[in-house]
Amino acid sequence: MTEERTRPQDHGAGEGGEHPVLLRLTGVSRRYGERQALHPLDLELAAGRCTVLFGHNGSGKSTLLRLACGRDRPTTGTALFDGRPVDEDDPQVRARVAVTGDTVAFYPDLTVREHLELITVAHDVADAGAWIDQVLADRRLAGHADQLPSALSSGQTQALQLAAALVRPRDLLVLDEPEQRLDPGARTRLAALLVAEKNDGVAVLLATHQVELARAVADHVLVLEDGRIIAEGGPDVLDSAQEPVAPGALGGAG
Ligand SMILES: Nc1ncnc2c1ncn2[C@@H]1O[C@H](COP(=O)(O)OP(=O)(O)OP(=O)(O)O)[C@@H](O)[C@H]1O
Repeated sequence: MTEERTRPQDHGAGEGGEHPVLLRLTGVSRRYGERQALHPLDLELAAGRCTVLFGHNGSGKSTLLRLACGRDRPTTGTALFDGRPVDEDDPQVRARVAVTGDTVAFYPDLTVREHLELITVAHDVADAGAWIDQVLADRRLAGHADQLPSALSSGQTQALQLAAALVRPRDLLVLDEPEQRLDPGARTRLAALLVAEKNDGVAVLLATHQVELARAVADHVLVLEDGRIIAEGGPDVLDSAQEPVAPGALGGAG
């Protein structure tokens, strides 16, 4: 399944058929008090490539994502985006790194469309109206454009979180379990979308519990357990990774 789409703006990542490294984590770890949430690890992610983080609840996926997008600072090591320390307060990082996760809050008195308009204004997107219409249609939200977030179902709320990342420019897209609460059709469209992102030269960092989604988009897989990498490699790594993962954690994959 393919998805007709273009990006609102292209910063040029992945041009020339190359895959330059955009994200480079070196020896990053994160400790919360006595809890070592993430042991030191290295990760490189290039334009047009997707790395999938896989592992049990509490294995460290979200912790790693927060370090990768500059929402949190590593206890040790360095996290660089295009050679700059990843810091969400850095306007250049903020302009190029789009994040969708589990903690997106919406304004209760702004409609779905108004949320997306706000984001396009903040990111100076040209022709935003047409672009927003396309993203709303792709995410099956066109019929809900004038509704408040409180009127959305949980799956539609998840779709809006994704839409919020898609109406803005990005060279790195960081997603924390975006498949949650999506129906099978929406999950299939999500997989197609992430493949399209890679084809556009976007670097994709995805934490997921869904094997099918991981297989569809991953170039590289990291399996985490208790904050350590226990397996790493191509999508085939998922074959052995499925065994120890509790069936309920796979999000109905299969
Ligand atoms: N702010 C925090 N303070 C203390 N401990 C934390 C904090 N955030 C995460 N942790 C701990 O770090 C470990 C890793 O958590 P993390 O959220 O990264 O796991 P995860 O793999 O994303 O899990 P899930 O699949 O449930 O989303 C867990 O043991 C968690 O309790």
